[in-house]
Amino acid sequence: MLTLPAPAKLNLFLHVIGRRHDGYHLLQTVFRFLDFSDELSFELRKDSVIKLHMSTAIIPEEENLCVRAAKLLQQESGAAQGVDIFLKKQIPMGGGLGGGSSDAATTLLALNQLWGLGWEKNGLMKLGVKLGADVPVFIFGRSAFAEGIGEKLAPIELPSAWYLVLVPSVQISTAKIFASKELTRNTIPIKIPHFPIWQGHNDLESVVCRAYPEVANYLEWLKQLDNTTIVRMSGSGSCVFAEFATEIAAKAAVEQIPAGINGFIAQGLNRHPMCISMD
Ligand SMILES: C[C@@](CO)(OP(=O)(O)O)[C@H](O)COP(=O)(O)OP(=O)(O)OC[C@H]1O[C@@H](n2ccc(N)nc2=O)[C@H](O)[C@@H]1O
Ligand SMILES: Nc1ncnc2c1ncn2[C@@H]1O[C@H](COP(=O)(O)OP(=O)(O)O)[C@@H](O)[C@H]1O
Repeated sequence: MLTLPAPAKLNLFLHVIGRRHDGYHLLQTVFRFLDFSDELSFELRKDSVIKLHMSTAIIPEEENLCVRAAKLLQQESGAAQGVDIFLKKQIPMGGGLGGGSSDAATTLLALNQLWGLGWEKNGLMKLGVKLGADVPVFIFGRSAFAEGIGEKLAPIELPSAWYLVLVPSVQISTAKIFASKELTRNTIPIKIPHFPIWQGHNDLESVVCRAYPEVANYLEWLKQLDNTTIVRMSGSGSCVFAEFATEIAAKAAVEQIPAGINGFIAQGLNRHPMCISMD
């Protein structure tokens, strides 16, 4: 049995700078991993079946991104073996924290090893983007500045930071937010090496806040905290976060969360937790 983490990510900013002919949006974003993860275990099977095991079935098995990733890799590589996948979810779904994409990436990395395929990272990333625009960065394995639809990646080293993440009670469809008529799609492109992250913004934030007042209220609450360096929504929401330079400041903030609001603190990582075995 091989047990591996699938970490959450934050988009420290997310600028929409244009749109492709197929409707996908051109982005500029910074991805950062968190030490807050789902857990996946993999056990080889004697037959070619791919089977998912979860304590509570959140979505139909064949739609789960782990199963879709395993089937796609099996099909593209011609692997004859199957696998039992055991998934423990911790990352909120539809929260803009990339949990489904991270589960898919961990599945591709694990099966490349277990099935003895020997694919290079680049090949896995190209396969990954067919499952979702967010999948490649989890295979890339480093904090990154991303362009294109999120798949053109350049590594960056970010200063150490802790994050208070608030989890509104709504799940948000990424496709619906990108389809909004109100979305600003013409933010002026920036040159990342010289761009201070705190000056960035998330173009999806105002669209989400209008449709989901709970997200707007959570952001307002974070903005009144002391010692924050950034307060923003991640991806297409619903989660919002505040960045702190020290763990002490993040812990002081988490203690102030009003009853009934769900949140957690996590440390920002510059490397995917599987990175040591991936490089
Ligand atoms: C917004 C972001 C920011 O990191 O994260 P999430 O909020 O989903 O975590 C990503 O771009 C989401 O990536 P991912 O969740 O993998 O999206 P996909 O499954 O590829 O796309 C879902 C839908 O969103 C739209 N989409 C996605 C990415 C993109 N660059 N432009 C788009 O227009 C498309 O309509 C697509 O059909
Ligand atoms: N393993 C998975 N974990 C979470 N969501 C999944 C998974 N497989 C498929 N999905 C689908 O993908 C959608 C987006 O998932 P998720 O990655 O959690 O959110 P986001 O794209 O907002 O970061 C979910 O609403 C769900 O329908």
